[in-house]
Parts: sequence; C-alpha cells; structure tokens
Amino acid sequence: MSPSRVRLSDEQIAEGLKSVPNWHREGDALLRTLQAPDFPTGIGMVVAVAEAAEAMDHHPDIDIRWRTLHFALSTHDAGGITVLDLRLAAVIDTAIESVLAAATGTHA
Ligand SMILES: C[C@H](O)[C@H](O)[C@H]1CNC2=NC(N)=NC(=O)C2=N1
Repeated sequence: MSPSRVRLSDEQIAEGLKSVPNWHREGDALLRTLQAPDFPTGIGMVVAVAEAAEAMDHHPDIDIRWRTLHFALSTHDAGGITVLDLRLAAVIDTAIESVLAAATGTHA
C-alpha cells in the first residue's frame, strides 16, 4: 500500500489539521461546511472541486443544499483518514477561494 494510503494516527491528523483550519475531524472523516453567495456559484465550486479531485484521483463526498456546501473527506480504500485527505482539503480550499474570487470580482 502506498504511504499516502496509510491511515494516520490521531496525533498525525491533529497536526495535519493545523494546516487546513477550515476543516475539522469527525470520526474517520475531515469535514468542512461553507455558504456560497448563490446556488450557481455553489455549483461552480462543486465543478472546480470535482476537476481537482479527479486530477488527484481522490474524491470527496459532497452535499449541496441551496447555498450550503458540505464536504467530507476520507480514504475509502484505507477505511480512514490519510495524507491524501489532508492534501485534498487544501486543494478544495484553493478551488473554493478561486471560484469565490471570480464570482465576487475580488482577486487577492
Ligand atoms: C482506483 C481509484 O484510484 C481508487 O478507487 C480511488 C478513487 N478515489 C478515491 N477517493 C477517496 N476518497 N478514497 C479512495 O479510497 C479513493 N480511491
């Protein structure tokens, strides 16, 4: 099994979460919930995340209800949280920020 698909320890997860402060752990998943400004922008976020996840070959669970997006990350093959989930969390944050900046015309 590649190192990236090895379940992380509680300590490793806690340490990794420091780099992705928008996320928190619940059991064997990393979770993030956010509000999009409107439904089309929320869908745009989902599309951007989907493209990034496909490129990584590591995919989030996504739930969107109007403007509320829920992301849950876990490595199914490992039955828990791996470094792939921490990497995907950072990738999702970047994708969301990019779509939001484009939608609101605010580029850093
Ligand atoms: C064959 C393919 O690489 C695997 O099925 C990938 C696809 N995307 C995945 N996504 C997630 N979240 N967990 C996995 O174990 C996983 N495995």
